[in-house]
Amino acid sequence: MQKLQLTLAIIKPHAVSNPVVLSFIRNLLKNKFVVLRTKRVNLDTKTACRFYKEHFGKFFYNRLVTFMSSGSIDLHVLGHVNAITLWRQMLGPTSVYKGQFQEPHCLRGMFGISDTRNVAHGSDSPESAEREIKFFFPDFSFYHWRNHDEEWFRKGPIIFNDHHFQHVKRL
Ligand SMILES: Nc1nc2c(ncn2[C@@H]2O[C@H](COP(=O)(O)OP(=O)(O)OP(=O)(O)O)[C@@H](O)[C@H]2O)c(=O)[nH]1
Ligand SMILES: Nc1ncnc2c1ncn2[C@@H]1O[C@H](COP(=O)(O)OP(=O)(O)O)[C@@H](O)[C@H]1O
Ligand SMILES: [Mg+2]
Repeated sequence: MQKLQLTLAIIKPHAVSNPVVLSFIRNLLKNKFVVLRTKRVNLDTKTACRFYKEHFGKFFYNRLVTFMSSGSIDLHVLGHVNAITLWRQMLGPTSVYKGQFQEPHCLRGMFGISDTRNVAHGSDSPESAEREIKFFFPDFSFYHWRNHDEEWFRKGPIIFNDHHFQHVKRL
């Protein structure tokens, strides 16, 4: 089996503040990915500017930073053999309007409000994923992940074969 890949998912403020949308997305993440880390934060504008610095100068930069620091966001480190592509596929196109017409069942097509308020973020490459995970989870050890945890998670949970716990077998 291919090695598990990591990606960062950020559920954006309008989705976090909508209980129906939030529980729908949370169930999806639980069913499709290994969720390695989760936390809820409130970004200040400075941090939001730093995270989105690659978009500095674009016409939507200010509204993006204002929006991302307007309420709580949920951060998830997700694991899957195809984590980056799968999560971005589930999100759909950046533009909600495009999503609504081209992929009406994608998350942004279903729950997006506008191109800025487009439900969630997903890392767009392994390099972005590593940078973005380190940005929000500075204590996450990629060394430990690559040399221990990844194999453990990939092979699935360890189960005890009966109530005596005589020995452990991997699934
Ligand atoms: N290329 C380009 N697109 C623009 C520009 N201004 C707005 N848009 C696009 O048109 C969409 C709608 O513009 P707005 O009315 O400002 O956005 P909105 O509907 O208020 O929602 P937000 O995107 O959350 O601000 C934006 O999300 C952009 O995708 C522009 O100057 N250049
Ligand atoms: N044309 C646009 N109008 C408004 N907001 C935009 C636009 N393009 C991008 N954004 C905002 O900037 C975020 C980052 O842009 P980008 O990295 O291009 O998209 P994605 O989040 O799909 O990777 C988007 O999720 C969206 O919130
Ligand atoms: Mg992007």
